[in-house]
Amino acid sequence: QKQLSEDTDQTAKSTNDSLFQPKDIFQLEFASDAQISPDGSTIVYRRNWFDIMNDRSVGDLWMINAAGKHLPMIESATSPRWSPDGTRLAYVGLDRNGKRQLFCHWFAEDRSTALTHLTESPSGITWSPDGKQIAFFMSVAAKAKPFATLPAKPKGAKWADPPKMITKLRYRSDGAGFLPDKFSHLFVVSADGGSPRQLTTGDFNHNGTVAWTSDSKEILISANRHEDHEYQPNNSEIYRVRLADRSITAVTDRVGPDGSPAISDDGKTIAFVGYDDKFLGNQTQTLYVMDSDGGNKRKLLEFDRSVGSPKWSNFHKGFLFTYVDQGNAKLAVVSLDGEMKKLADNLGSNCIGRPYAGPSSFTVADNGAIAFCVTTPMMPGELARLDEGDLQVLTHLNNDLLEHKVLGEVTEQRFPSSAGELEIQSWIMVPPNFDPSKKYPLILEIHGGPFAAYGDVFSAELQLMASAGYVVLYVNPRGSTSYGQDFANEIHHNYPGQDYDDLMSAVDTVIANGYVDKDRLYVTGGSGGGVLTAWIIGSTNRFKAAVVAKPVINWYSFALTSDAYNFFYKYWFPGLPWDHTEHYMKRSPISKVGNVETPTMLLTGEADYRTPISESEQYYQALKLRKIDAAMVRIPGASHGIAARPSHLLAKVAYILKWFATHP
Ligand SMILES: CSCC[C@H](NC=O)C(=O)N[C@@H](CC(C)C)C(=O)N[C@@H](Cc1ccccc1)C(=O)O
Repeated sequence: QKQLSEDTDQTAKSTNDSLFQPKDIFQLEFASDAQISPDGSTIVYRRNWFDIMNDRSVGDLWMINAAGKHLPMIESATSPRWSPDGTRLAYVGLDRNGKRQLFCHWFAEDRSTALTHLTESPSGITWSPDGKQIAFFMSVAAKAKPFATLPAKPKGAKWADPPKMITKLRYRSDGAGFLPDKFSHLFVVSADGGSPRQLTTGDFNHNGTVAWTSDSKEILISANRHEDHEYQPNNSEIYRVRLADRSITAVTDRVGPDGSPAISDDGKTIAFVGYDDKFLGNQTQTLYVMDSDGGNKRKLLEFDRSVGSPKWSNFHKGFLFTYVDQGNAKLAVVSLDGEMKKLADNLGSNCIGRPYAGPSSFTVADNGAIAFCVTTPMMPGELARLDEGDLQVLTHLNNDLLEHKVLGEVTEQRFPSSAGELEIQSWIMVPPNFDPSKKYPLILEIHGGPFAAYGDVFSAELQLMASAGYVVLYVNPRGSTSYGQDFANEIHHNYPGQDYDDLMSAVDTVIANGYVDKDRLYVTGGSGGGVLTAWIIGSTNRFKAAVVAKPVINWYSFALTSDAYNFFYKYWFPGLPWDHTEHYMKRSPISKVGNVETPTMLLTGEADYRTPISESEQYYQALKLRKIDAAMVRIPGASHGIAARPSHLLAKVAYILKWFATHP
């Protein structure tokens, strides 16, 4: 036990340089936003790294040129986008005042300049097919509506900040904080620079994919412009915006989300993703097509996985798209007669954090070559290129670090759950230099969502736990995505429920492998995983200690304090909390706090508006009233993305490991 306590003290200086250690987080890099030139010769991508002085993820644009040379391009830039003729690259960079602007680089002349002088950052930048204009989204302040008139303060007086009055439904958002009175609108600007022209108006947000028609005269976007849009958070439509007169026409009208428009090269077919809303916890996002006039809407694919980012390719004679299947993100193509072919596995650009599965973006050249990012449990996101079935990983951004480290190896294990007939997928990460004849302590690490999936991706957090000598078990219990809609909705109006049994079966399965010390079991999880961790310690005493990160403890209070309170009561519960009090309380970990004996640490960002810290405070105070060994760790300034800053990630893992080490 003493040995374990020393090994797991991540604040102590390790003498073993071959192990992945907290300070190594700052040395990690990952690739994202792979953009292949129209002729397929060159790929520009974002090379992300961690700035130890400012404690942030930052990134620069790099390229692999036609000769295969890896070259730096532009510092501190994002969103590179090739012009249709491949002569220019638009991107978002910093102007002389440090403000984000739309820039353009002319390759032949080797010149770059800002095309705009905006007051807010542009996003969603997309070239018109004729290369003459660039569309983008930008926030615009709504008309100010002063409520009470106050006397002017004397010049130079230091008065308190005035009161803030809130009347809108969605008034704060996790990560963004209290929302200013602004709405995101669509603009176009000449590719030679000049004054941007605002195309959309009204108190609605417009964002997502921009799809130009081939004549460069119209743009398709998605938005929720319904009268009471805030009360229908999932009801977006696709709109056609005509540049000539700025007219906006809806081309979809069903109840449910419609988005990600993409147009075939001949302009005859529009693809989009969405579903008819059945108000379930999770619904498969399906690929649809319609004729260019919005008629003849039909499903292109009968496929029980959520489809993302459709893009037409003449070479591939169909729409390319991404999806996640059983924890692995894939790229595929579907022809206009609905024939689907998988093209690639392991998409992702994960790096630090937990092993959530999700595709990276991708782009396709005229000659069919495709650029994207790939990841595995042993490799953070790297740039890759696919040419007619031949996959090449083009960057090795982490070899300089990881070739000198022994990482925790990962194997997959599937097992039957003790509840019902379901087979469950899990991953087991063993400590570096693992010896199966020994017995190791176990950490069960539980994902959130709950409609999300862990998968075959790199996770710095779990590697740090393995380096500290733990076997780490991570599972996709029922409710997880990437196994189909029915599997996800096993927990519809029933969360937590039998997902608890799946997790306990996972622990029993790994114990049966023979190398886990069943008297040294630990459990942790964040958000939805924090809910399940609190549920577990209210149901069993088999864990030596628990860390409940950013949980929901009481669904009643959560439903009325979370930023997305217009969503949860409708999709996760049978109705409003005061009409269904019994249901809300029955599924709340607070209802089981009277059973808890497990030493428990809470760990939450003080600026978390998704699962507000008041949830953690309720649980901490209840545990204290019961005289249970408990601690509350509050992370100043952190939102729900509790490990977004590298030092927060280090602190999170260090506190978890120290709590476990002090409860042998
Ligand atoms: C705006 S509604 C979607 C909420 C989202 N759930 C998706 O299924 C979410 O924020 N979930 C939280 C827990 C919930 C508030 C009880 C969560 O578990 N967050 C995860 C990250 C995550 C976020 C969104 C989608 C998938 C995973 C976490 O912080 O680990």
